[in-house]
Amino acid sequence: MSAPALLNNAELRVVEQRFRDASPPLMERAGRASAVLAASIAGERGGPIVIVAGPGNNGGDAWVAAQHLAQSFHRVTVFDVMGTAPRASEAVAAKAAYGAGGGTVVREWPASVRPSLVIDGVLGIGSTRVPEGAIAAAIERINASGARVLALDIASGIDADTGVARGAAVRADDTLTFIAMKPGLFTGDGVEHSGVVHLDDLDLGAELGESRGMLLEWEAVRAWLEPRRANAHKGSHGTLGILGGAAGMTGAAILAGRAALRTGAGKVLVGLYDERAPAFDPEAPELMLRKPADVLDADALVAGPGSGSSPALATAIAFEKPIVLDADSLNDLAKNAAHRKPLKARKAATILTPHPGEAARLLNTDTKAIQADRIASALRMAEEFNAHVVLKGAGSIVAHPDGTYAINTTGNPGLASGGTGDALAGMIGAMLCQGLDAPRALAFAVCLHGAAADACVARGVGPVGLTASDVILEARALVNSEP
Ligand SMILES: NC(=O)C1=CN([C@@H]2O[C@H](COP(=O)(O)OP(=O)(O)OC[C@H]3O[C@@H](n4cnc5c(N)ncnc54)[C@H](O)[C@@H]3O)[C@@H](O)[C@H]2O)[C@@H](O)CC1
Ligand SMILES: Nc1ncnc2c1ncn2[C@@H]1O[C@H](COP(=O)(O)OP(=O)(O)O)[C@@H](O)[C@H]1O
Ligand SMILES: [K+]
Repeated sequence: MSAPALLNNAELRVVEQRFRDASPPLMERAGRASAVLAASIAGERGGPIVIVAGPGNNGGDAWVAAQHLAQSFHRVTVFDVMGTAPRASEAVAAKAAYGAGGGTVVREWPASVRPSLVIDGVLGIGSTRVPEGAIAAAIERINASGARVLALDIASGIDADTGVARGAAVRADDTLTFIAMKPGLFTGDGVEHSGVVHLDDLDLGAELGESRGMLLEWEAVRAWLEPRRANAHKGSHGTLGILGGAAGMTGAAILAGRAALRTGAGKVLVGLYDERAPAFDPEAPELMLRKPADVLDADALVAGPGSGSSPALATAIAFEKPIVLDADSLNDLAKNAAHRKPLKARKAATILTPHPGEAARLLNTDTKAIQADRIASALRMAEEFNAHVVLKGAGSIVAHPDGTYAINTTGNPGLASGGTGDALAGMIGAMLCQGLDAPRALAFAVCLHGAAADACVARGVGPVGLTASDVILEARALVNSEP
C-alpha cells in the first residue's frame, strides 16, 4: 500500500492544463463520479437531493452530477446560487440536459424540500477569499439544513492549500475530492470540515508523477518497522538517552522514557536535571534514571521534556548522533540565537517537534500566522534549522529540509492533554533506536501516536480523559499487531 500524494492548487492547475482536451472531459468524469457516490449515499429509494451550484467549475461539477442523478430517477433540485451561465461547456450541456428532462432549478434555498442529501458544489479549489454575499449565505443554508452533506472536491470556504476557513465554510459529512488529495482537506479547519474523504482520481492517477507532499496513513506506514528477528538481543534495538525533568517536571522526561521503552527502544537512559529526582520509576523500573551527564552513551538523544532552563539544548547540539528537540529545548533555541549556527551545522540528523506556540517562537511570529499556513510554516522551520520538523496539532505536518512534506491523518482531540507531546518525543527516539532514518522515524512515530489515540477512542477510552499513558500502552499494542 503506497502513501497517497497531496497536490496543491498550483500543481492541480498544471494537471488541469495538461488534460484540458481529455476525453471524456475531466468535469464530466468528476460530475459522474459525484452522482455515483451521491446515489450510493442517498440509497436507491432515497429522499430528495438538493444540489447547490456555485459560479465556477465546482458548480460545473454540480450541474453534471445533477444531470446524471436526474437521469437515474432521483428527485433533484438545483439551487443555482449566482444564476450565471456555467463557464465550462460540459456544465452548460449538463444544465441544458437537466432542464430538458424537466429538472427543477431554483434561485433561493428550497425551504419546502426536506433533502436526504445536500451536495455542496458552491466553491472548490478556486476559493481564495472570504466568502461573501449570496455565496456566504448559501454556505450557511447548507450547514443549517440538518441533512447529510456531500462536498464536491473540498468543503466550500476551506482553502485547498492551507485548510483555513477564512469565513463561512461548509461542514461536510463526506467529501469527494478529484484528481488527488489536497493538503487543505487534512489540516487546520479542513480536518473538522471535510468529513470522510473519498478520492476519485478521474483515471489520471498513474499519470500524475511525483509530488512534494504525501499523506501519512497508519496502514501504509506500519510496514516501515521490520518485524523482530528471532535472534534479536537488547543491543539490537539501540539505546536512547533523554535529557529533561527539571524540578517540578520530572514526569515529562519519565513519560518520554516510558513511551520509548514501550514502543521498542532496547534501553532507555533518562537524565534528570532535578537534584531531588526519584531513583527509579516504580511503574517502569526498566528505565535507568541518571544524572544528565550519564545518558550520553546512546544511539539517539531526546532533549527538552521538562528540561526547564537547563543546558539540555547545548548538550544535544554537541551530540554526534540523531537528536530530537522538544518543549523547553525548542524554547531555548528560539530565545538564544547563538544556538542556531551550531545546530544548522550538525552532521547527524536533527528533529524538532514544535506545537504551534513553540513554532511561533522559533519563527519569531504569532500562532495565528503559523496556523494560517501550517505547511509553509513547517517547511520554513525545516529549512531554517536544517531539521526534520513536525508541526503538531490537528493534521500534524511533517516537513523536511529538501522541501517535501507529509500530513498525518491519525489522531483526535483526545490528544489535547498534557504529556502526549512528551510521549511523542519518546516514540520518535525509539524509532531512531530501531534503525529508521530520521525522516521515517519522525513520520512513523507521529502516525503511530495518532493511531494509538484513535484506537483508544474506538474502544471508549477518551477522547475525554484520554491520557498520555493510555496512548503509550495502545501504541505498544499497535506496533505488535498484524495488518
Ligand atoms: N482542476 C481540474 O482539472 C478540475 C476541476 N474541477 C472543478 O473545478 C473546481 C475549480 O473551479 P474554479 O477554478 O472555477 O473555482 P471554484 O469553482 O472553486 O470557484 C471560483 C468561482 O467562485 C468565485 N469565488 C471564489 N472565491 C469566492 C468567494 N470567496 N466568494 C465569492 N465568490 C468567490 C470566483 O470568482 C469564481 O467565479 C475544482 O474544485 C473542481 O470542483 C473538476 O471539474 C475536475 C477537473
Ligand atoms: N485536536 C487534535 N487532534 C489531533 N491531535 C492533536 C490535537 N490536539 C493535540 N494533538 C496532538 O497532541 C500532542 C500534543 O503535544 P504538546 O502540545 O507538545 O503537548 P504536551 O507538551 O502537553 O505533551 C501532539 O502530538 C499534537 O499533534
Ligand atoms: K465544494
